[in-house]
Amino acid sequence: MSDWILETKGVQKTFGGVKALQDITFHIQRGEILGVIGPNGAGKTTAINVITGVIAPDAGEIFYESKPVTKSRLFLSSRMGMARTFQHPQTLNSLDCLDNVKVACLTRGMSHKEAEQKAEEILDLVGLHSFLHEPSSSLNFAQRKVLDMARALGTQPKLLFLDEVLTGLTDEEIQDLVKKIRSLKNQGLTIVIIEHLVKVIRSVSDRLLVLDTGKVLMQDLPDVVLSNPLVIESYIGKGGVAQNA
Ligand SMILES: Nc1ncnc2c1ncn2[C@@H]1O[C@H](COP(=O)(O)OP(=O)(O)OP(=O)(O)O)[C@@H](O)[C@H]1O
Repeated sequence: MSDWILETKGVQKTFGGVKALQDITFHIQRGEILGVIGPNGAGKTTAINVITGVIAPDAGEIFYESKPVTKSRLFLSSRMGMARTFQHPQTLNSLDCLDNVKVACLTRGMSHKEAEQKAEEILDLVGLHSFLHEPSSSLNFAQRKVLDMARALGTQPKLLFLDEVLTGLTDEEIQDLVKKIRSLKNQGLTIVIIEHLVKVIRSVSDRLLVLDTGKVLMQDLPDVVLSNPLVIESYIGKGGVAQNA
């Protein structure tokens, strides 16, 4: 089996006059943590949306485990083993945290008892065990993003996309969740993490992919990427994130 779990070739997506993705070609290695960085509007979320079937690309090809999935939809990509979080968490606010994750586990054919056990384990792992029986609506925005991650894990993915799950957490919560993300990788999960916190993404990622104005600027080891003058100019130099570099 290929070392690449996912590959995109020349993917394009335009919204009206905005070229959100211009010619996106990159790969994700099986078992790695790939960090995705780039300025606001670079196309990071659109890339995940296109890969996971939330929206269709205008052109290009996507291969998951060497199979073409370009025209796949969200439920199919989930069935194949991809899971993702959303910048605006997709939690079920009328349910408690346990049931939020249990529902995701049930999509994998577990019995109610198994699903409940698994959901508890996952909530423990992400640090939300004390909210087990709290309605998800009682969580703050950052905690709901972590619950969204727990729901994604409930579907037992092989490839997990995390879209800014650390933003809004305290420093201590970030360190805890980063440890959990590393331990998920050590259990064999492949993880793609979009994050603006450069210090954190540098330390957690095996490789970095840099997007800028809908194009791949580069993909390489974190130290190589973050010392590249083009990356510094296009991303780190653009205000906002410099203090995290
Ligand atoms: N559904 C949409 N309709 C119209 N334009 C969109 C839509 N989704 C994204 N865009 C535009 O596409 C471009 C890329 O957006 P995207 O959200 O992918 O960037 P991003 O790198 O994830 O940014 P951020 O870091 O701010 O989340 C932006 O110009 C955005 O305004």
